[in-house]
Amino acid sequence: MMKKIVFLGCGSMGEAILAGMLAAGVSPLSVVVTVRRPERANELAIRHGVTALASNEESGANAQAVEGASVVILGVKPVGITALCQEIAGSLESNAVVISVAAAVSLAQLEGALRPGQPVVRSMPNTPLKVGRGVVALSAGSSVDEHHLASAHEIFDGSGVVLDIAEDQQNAVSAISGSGPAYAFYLAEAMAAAAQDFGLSPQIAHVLARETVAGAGMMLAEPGANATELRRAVTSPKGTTEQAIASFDREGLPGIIRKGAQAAAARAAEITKELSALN
Ligand SMILES: NC(=O)C1=CN([C@@H]2O[C@H](COP(=O)(O)OP(=O)(O)OC[C@H]3O[C@@H](n4cnc5c(N)ncnc54)[C@H](OP(=O)(O)O)[C@@H]3O)[C@@H](O)[C@H]2O)C=CC1
Ligand SMILES: O=C(O)[C@@H]1CCC=N1
Repeated sequence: MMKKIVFLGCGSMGEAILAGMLAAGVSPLSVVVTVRRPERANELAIRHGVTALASNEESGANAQAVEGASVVILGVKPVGITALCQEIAGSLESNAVVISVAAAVSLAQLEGALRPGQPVVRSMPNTPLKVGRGVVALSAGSSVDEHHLASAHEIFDGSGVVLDIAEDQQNAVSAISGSGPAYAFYLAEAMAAAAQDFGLSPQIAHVLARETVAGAGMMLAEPGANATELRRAVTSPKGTTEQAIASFDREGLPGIIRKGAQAAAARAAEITKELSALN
């Protein structure tokens, strides 16, 4: 029998996981998705062939959706997680694995809002799971056995690299790979702006930046690739790239990136505290 997989909340992150999982061969017939807006539910049903329901507090659709599920993925914003857990707690199979993708929501907060003994996994995925090049870090809760953890791995295995990490490393992972796709897109935006400064048209600037960042990403994705070696291969001695890299170093770009990642991790710690104060 097919395992029932449920997504509660399916926006940017949930849909990336869903698309990656379906592309890796999971049947859409085994998947039920809930979201808030009926038009979003229709969109997901049409695009992916899954059962998609609109759920609000009164509808009970989240609780109904998790009945008989083996794996339940919580894909809502951090602030909505506790209420969602409370909404579904009584309807979950005792053996169902609940996977949260929410940044900054701790295993203790998740376990505290579900029934005692419910297997819970805290995860930090990223949106490139959508194209089979994601990375996700998992931290198992206190009631997770090897079978539960294997079920969590199975969700992501076909669409990226799956790592098991200690929970106290989750905020760091979030600041690097969780938010990281945005850093790469930001680089592409900045390159396009630089191209326009040279007088290139917005269209040409966009193509140059997009294809360069995407192509560089594909090279980096090749087996055995190393960022430093790939950079050096572009940087001819006494050539042009060398001047750009020297300027980046002088301006402190590595430090700027480090500070940005630290700000992201600090925000995660702050959200954890805000959520504790709320509950
Ligand atoms: N975006 C990213 O790159 C990453 C996000 N995350 C985490 O993923 C989570 C979701 O973020 P993201 O996808 O960006 O956010 P989105 O706002 O894009 O998605 C949230 C989804 O939750 C739905 N929703 C809200 N409340 C409920 C509810 N009570 N029942 C069912 N569905 C509900 C929304 O429905 P509707 O569409 O109808 O509004 C929407 O589909 C966050 O906790 C975030 O920390 C983690 C790693 C990376
Ligand atoms: O910005 C956020 O809070 C989420 C978590 C990591 C990526 N997006």
